Amino acid sequence: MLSPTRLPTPDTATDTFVDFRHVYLAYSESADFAVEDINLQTRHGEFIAIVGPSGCGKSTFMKLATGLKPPTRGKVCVDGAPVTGPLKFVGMAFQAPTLLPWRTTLDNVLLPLEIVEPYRSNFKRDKAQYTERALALLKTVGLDGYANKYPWQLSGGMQQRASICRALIHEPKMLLLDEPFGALDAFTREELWCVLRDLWTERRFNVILVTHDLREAAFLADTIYVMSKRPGRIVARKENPLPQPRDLEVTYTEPFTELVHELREHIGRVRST
Ligand SMILES: Nc1ncnc2c1ncn2[C@@H]1O[C@H](COP(=O)(O)OP(=O)(O)OP(=O)(O)O)[C@@H](O)[C@H]1O
Repeated sequence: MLSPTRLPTPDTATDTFVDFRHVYLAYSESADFAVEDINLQTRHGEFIAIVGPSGCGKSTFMKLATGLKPPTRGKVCVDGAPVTGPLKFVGMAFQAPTLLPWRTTLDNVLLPLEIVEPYRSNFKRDKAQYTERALALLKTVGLDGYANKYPWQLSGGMQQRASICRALIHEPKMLLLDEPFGALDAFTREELWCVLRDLWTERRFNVILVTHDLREAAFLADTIYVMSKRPGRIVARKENPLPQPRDLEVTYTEPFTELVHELREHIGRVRST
């Protein structure tokens, strides 16, 4: 059974990476809370997934975790410090890859380094080193040989691979993924699950994945949080019992199917209330 929401106790105080304490957010003074009393702690290097019905506040949670929105009440800390504005050590990828059509794949991947300090100031000086890093990342996600192609010369799945490289080029401590594979066909999606699994296994950045796909959450995440309808609350926290790293074969096993069923039942309950 899914355990009801509670404050999980991290192994040690310093092991906590993302720390939400009684967090509420209303988008305006007159609006109701979009999310309410969010309590959540992640460990360093943990991969979490957030699932819930449409409009429950998953993207709002992301905005709070990255400092794009301050909480109306409560406290958000990341990596031991209160979040007081947009965090620099974050990489993001969304459902639409949003690559710039006039830039090559390589130049799209390099873009954050041209914008974000401290890379920006040294971009010209260090461009060769950054290019090497970008090419190595592109190779890792299977885009070897596509660096000089334009986005319109790539398939949807290839564009999303490039978008993940762009999110990781500045070696962020935290990767936020908002429905990153939602627009892809089932085969490509599963391929990209494996790409993400390999990158995370190698680099162990912190991941927050927002998804409607319960199989995706069950395949990738260490811990899965279920949110209720608006106002969004965390109504369940499920530690994934399946050992990491996982192969696609695991998706055909009973423990995986049981986990997905548990999550589905819970989503069914929050949708019907
Ligand atoms: N900028 C905004 N101004 C006012 N209300 C907003 C804003 N952004 C989101 N909301 C409201 O906050 C609530 C939560 O929205 P949010 O986008 O976080 O949900 P979500 O779970 O990510 O939705 P979906 O699954 O459909 O993407 C919704 O009721 C939405 O209408």
